[in-house]
Amino acid sequence: MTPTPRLGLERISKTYAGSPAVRDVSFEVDEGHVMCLLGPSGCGKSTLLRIAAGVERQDSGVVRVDGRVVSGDASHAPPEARGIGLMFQDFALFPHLTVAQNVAFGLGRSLNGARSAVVGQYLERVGLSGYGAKFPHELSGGEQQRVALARALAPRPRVMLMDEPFSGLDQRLRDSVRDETLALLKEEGAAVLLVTHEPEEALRMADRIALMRGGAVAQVGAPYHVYNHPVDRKAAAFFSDVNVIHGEVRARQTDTPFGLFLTPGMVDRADVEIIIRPQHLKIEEDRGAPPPSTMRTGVPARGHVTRARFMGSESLIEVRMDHDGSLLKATVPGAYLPGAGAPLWLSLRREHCFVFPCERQSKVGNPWEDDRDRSGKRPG
Ligand SMILES: Nc1ncnc2c1ncn2[C@@H]1O[C@H](COP(=O)(O)OP(=O)(O)OP(=O)(O)O)[C@@H](O)[C@H]1O
Repeated sequence: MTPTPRLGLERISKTYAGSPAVRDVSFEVDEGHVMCLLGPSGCGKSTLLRIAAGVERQDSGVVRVDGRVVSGDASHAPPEARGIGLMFQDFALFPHLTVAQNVAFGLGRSLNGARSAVVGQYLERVGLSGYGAKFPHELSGGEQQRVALARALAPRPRVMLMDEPFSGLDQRLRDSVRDETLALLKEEGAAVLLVTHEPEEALRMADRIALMRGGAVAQVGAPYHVYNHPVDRKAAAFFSDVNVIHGEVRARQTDTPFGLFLTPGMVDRADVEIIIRPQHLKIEEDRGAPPPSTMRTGVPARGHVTRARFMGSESLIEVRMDHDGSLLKATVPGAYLPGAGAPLWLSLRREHCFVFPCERQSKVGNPWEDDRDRSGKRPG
């Protein structure tokens, strides 16, 4: 029997003054799992989180915690009756309360013996034993955030809702606080819904990512899946720079300077885009003759370096292609800095290419031979 999801959102919609902020969103989060709501500013992430928390009410749809309806047409439980923990960006510890009193806040205001023991236990878990008598202003940003985490965890919430909780921290502190937080939440078995606009954070923390756009979920899946099987060009481009190579369908295939791509199901003269991330371009130096074509990398095409930059763990090389003057970006591990103007051969690692209908269809109305949803197809 499949366990009941800790958090369930079913067909949630919300409109502000006639503008939809969330459109028909459904998903579930299981015990010990982290779901990241990822998307650009204004796509509806925080609204959805506030609806899950109960500080906002949806126009339609149902919110469930442990299978129990906490908000629907007929009922709407307040945040404190939902068994949820909240951690927001401005985690706002109470400045006039000590660390221990802050952590105890969710357990009842006064610190009796039993509560003190729980507070001590959670301060220890976040590595702040002995900090109970200090006031928030005596702590670093990272320490304050860990107190906020202890405060959110102490009531042992079934569901933890977090809105950009780490964005106030500098990069190095953020990595450690976020990893520690995640480990703790998993140990506690809480279902976590985490809002972020940073793809790296979502890839690093999530068991599943819901990629949002315009109030709706564009794609949902495990980080590996969402990264490697994007539903469209925008979904691919949300995680990294992408190169776009244009082509036109002829007899179910598309010819490009990098070789033929199979485009079954697409009508003649449809414009297509072949998308590839910079790390999946293969670079070879020009030694007079083109390198051989292979099944994996197709036909190499020549270009000239316009710029090479050292980025630390990798180098970024921009190449102006001879065939059409387009600019392609490639990254390679380590330091590789060919001079401007150097000729190079580029080829595409086929298994990492995505072929989509061109977003601005011009010549043909519908690129598909039938009307099934074929988005996210991989090339043959
Ligand atoms: N209380 C509100 N009143 C009116 N409009 C709102 C309200 N809250 C959100 N909106 C609008 O709803 C849309 C979604 O906003 P929301 O804050 O959920 O986006 P977001 O993805 O969390 O963005 P960000 O990453 O910038 O926080 C936006 O167009 C926003 O302007």
